[in-house]
Amino acid sequence: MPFRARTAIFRWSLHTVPYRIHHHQPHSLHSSSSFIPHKFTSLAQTQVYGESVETSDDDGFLSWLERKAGCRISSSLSIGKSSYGRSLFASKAIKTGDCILKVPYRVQITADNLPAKIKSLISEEVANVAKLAVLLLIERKLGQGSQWNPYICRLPWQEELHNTIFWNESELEMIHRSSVYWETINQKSQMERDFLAIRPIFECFSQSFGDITYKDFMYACTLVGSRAWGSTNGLSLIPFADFVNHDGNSEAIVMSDDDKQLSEVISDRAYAPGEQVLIRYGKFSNATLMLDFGFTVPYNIYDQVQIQLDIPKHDPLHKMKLELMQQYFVPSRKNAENLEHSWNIFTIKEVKWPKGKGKGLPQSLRAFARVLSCTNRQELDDLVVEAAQTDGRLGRRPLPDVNKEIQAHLMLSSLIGQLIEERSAAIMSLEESSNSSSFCVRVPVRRFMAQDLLRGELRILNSAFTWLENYCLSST
Ligand SMILES: C[S@@+](CC[C@H](N)C(=O)[O-])C[C@H]1O[C@@H](n2cnc3c(N)ncnc32)[C@H](O)[C@@H]1O
Repeated sequence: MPFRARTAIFRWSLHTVPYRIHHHQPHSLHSSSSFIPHKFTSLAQTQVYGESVETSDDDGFLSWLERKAGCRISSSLSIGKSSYGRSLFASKAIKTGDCILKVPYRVQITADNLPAKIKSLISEEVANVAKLAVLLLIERKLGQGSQWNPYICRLPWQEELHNTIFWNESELEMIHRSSVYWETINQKSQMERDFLAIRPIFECFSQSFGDITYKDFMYACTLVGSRAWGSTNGLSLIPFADFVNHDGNSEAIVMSDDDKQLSEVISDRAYAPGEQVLIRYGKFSNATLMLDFGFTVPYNIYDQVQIQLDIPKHDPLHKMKLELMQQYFVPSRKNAENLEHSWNIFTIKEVKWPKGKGKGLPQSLRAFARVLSCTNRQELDDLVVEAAQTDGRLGRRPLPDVNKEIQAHLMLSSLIGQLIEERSAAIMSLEESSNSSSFCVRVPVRRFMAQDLLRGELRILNSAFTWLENYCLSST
């Protein structure tokens, strides 16, 4: 499941672990540390262990898929609805270590299922997500005539999706302080490019498939991004497995076994009958969850913040610093994909031990601040000499002049302080607007997501600020 970028990384890429048993990661285009209680809808509910599970014609889905696969897929799960949409529930007691579902590759949907005449027309440059989206659109158009119809007709409608790509301008304004804002813009541009590459094919087959619009394509890409997994089998939609919802604290993940040609989930805990079964899609921050999956969690241990540092234009050493930064601050490969200036963008995570134990702020960010704080050529030359004499990296050691070292870190805390103020103001304005009523269900949902995102970012910035304060104090 996937799309993504900081101020821009477009993640149509897969996150696959190359073992014999592959951990699937939802092809990324939320969970709290405390378990979130799930609400259930009211249709045909049965009381089981104090929780209510909706039973519906979804029961017929599993038997349809098992007939198609020619084998048992799950004897311990049933489909129902929770506040997270369609969900899987324990239909009997599940023990830790039980295999709760096995979906053979032959009933998974990959771009290989595209009709040959269409596949041959799609350029290699088109992302796999987009190829799979084309397949979904074709199957949807076929309606009852599609061999995948029981699956396709159970996928959520566009109106149910809250991925930021569907947010209007005023909704996006709520998160314009966060890198998700730019990631959303980038994701849209990438999708537009893919649509332009694919449109001529839709036009060729318009008699069979009718008119397919950019909006249809966006919707299909988002479905794929939020529910396909990457493995050696390619990017695959895994019917039934993709009805399971996410808990960032769960240790259960979708894995694939190439020898047995199937994907499976092993339970990481015991479940009583009727309990919703959850897995972890990945170690995703709220930024990723809202961009690629259309939801957030109130407290996300994987949250992070992107910080951009610039060399002031008026700095007399601007040119020399720029050259050094470009030479020494090589962006990670992941960032390099899309960020034009990614050498000056840093990711910070929550600093767990603000008083100094464990990891503090990223070394690369602190090194960058040390370079920025240099006020003459000699200081910069000294850093270059030191890099050559040590591990080749610039500014990794504290500056010999303690005052300069403190100054570099004060500069960082001033920047972070500013980001804290911006986030705090944005959160306050969201809290104020949450008192105004809305006729539309969508708006409060998205406002909650924006609040989760910004509160998580604020928590991280505060931890970084405290760490910097302690560092400066202990250096004096
Ligand atoms: C792989 S699908 C899971 C099945 C989905 N609920 C459905 O109705 O088909 C992923 C989607 O489920 C929803 N979802 C999963 N985990 C969630 C959670 N912890 N909180 C809110 N929504 C969640 C999001 O809409 C997400 O994009």
